[in-house]
Amino acid sequence: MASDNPWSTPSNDALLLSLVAPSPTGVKTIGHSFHPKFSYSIFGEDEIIFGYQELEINLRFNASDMRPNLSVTYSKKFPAVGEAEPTDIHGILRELMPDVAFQSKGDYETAIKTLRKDWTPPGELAATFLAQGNTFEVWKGNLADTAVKQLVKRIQILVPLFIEAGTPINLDDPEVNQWTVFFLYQKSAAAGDASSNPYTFAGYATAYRFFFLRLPTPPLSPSESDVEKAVLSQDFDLSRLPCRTRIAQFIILPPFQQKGLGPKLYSHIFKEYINHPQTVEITVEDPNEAFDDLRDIADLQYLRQLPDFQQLRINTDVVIPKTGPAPDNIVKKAAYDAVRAKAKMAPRQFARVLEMHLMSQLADSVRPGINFPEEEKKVTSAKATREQEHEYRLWRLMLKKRLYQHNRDALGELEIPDRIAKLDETVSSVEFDYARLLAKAEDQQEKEAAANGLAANGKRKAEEDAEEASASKKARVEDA
Ligand SMILES: CC(=O)SCCNC(=O)CCNC(=O)[C@H](O)C(C)(C)COP(=O)(O)OP(=O)(O)OC[C@H]1O[C@@H](n2cnc3c(N)ncnc32)[C@H](O)[C@@H]1OP(=O)(O)O
Repeated sequence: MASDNPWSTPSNDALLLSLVAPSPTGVKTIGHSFHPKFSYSIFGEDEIIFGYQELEINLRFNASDMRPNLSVTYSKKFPAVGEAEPTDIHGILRELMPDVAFQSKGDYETAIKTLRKDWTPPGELAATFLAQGNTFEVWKGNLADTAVKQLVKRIQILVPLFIEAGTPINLDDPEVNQWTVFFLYQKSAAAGDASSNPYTFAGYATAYRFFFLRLPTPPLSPSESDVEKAVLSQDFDLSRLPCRTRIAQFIILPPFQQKGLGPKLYSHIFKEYINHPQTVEITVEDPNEAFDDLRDIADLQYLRQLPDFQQLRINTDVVIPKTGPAPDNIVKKAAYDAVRAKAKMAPRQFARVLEMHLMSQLADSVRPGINFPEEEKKVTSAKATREQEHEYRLWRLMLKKRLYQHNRDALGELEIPDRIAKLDETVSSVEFDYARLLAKAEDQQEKEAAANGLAANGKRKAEEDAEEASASKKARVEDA
């Protein structure tokens, strides 16, 4: 927020973050430096720092082990007069950062220069992938591991700086072992410069394990009652109980955003928990819009690969009744439940992604698009058949029924005609959103394919160019 007061500086402008690495002349910055998105939870609702002119708060992180270093510079400091005192920048940041961040510049540079050259991120290597010609690694560890905890302590100031309403984890919590952390690192090829470490931190995500409480439905199976007895006698490993895994904080650093790395990290974490026998459901804590998009598209791509999911169809034999409740077998329920359980998705998320997929399968003549209805008619010249219309009406009814159930309380406060109009309006806006997401998914696949030198259909680009060239040659021959 701009201010006319010469002693006030917007905190998001003053704070500058960078990744650095040791260099023969001191330290060098890797990539570009970046400002935070938010700082209200640190410097106050107005995001203003009072009491300095030409203020710069540089927060540098050693790109590999993320050792932080704070440096605050300014041309003038306001002399404290009564209650009007300059903001205590160090005091405030001490609450959020480890002591090591407040070392002198000299000590910091010596420390990062003497970091072991064979340093690797904490935890275990969980995945390696290529993106845009670079190698990335995902390292996974439990927060009870001291090396994992140390790294999280250094980086979790990023949470309030980049996630709205995000709060750092309480690292002194006795149940800290319920957290798993996934670190994303770019790994440079065998160091040309043998003095530097090949790892550059690109982002991280955390996941929390909740015990999955199932109502005891007697009689308990012998194994369940054994577990219960063992839990009561406290000699049972709690990590073996069924749980819900919730992705809580997810950050890709600005220099690494918009490269498809977020979706890759998310998909990796998702697959980890698909293969984790105790996890019954994978959820996300307070996702923002950008994360919702990322997750919808990644979940859609994941589900579309499952043969059982591909089998889920709109049952066009269903007759739409003139009155009474909407039918609940538009998609066969048993098959639906089985795929959802296998995909470990929360009910609403699974319903959304399936609706999106089924919408993409509708005929062009009825499928909602991202154009306004009038323009839509112009682009879809084919006239819909009765069957196509029927299938679309069933799809819309299924969506409407879920939205009604989800918003039952709010809709219940409206008169019936208003309720119908509101519900129709909501259905249309969800259709639009699905069309947007489907277009985005396609776009993302094309970008991904281009980055990998593949055409969107999975063929090597060179192969496709060759086919195109030979096809155009043939065309010329036929013309002659
Ligand atoms: C549970 C929670 O924590 S919610 C909070 C989520 N975290 C945050 O908001 C913190 C700050 N933001 C971030 O960390 C990141 O921006 C995230 C996690 C939201 C998204 O991660 P990213 O890696 O940037 O995702 P992605 O690369 O898909 O970026 C999205 C854009 O890049 C495009 N893109 C995707 N893949 C590629 C690619 N291979 N090449 C080029 N562009 C690509 C997408 O089409 C998309 O473009 P659009 O936004 O214009 O439609």
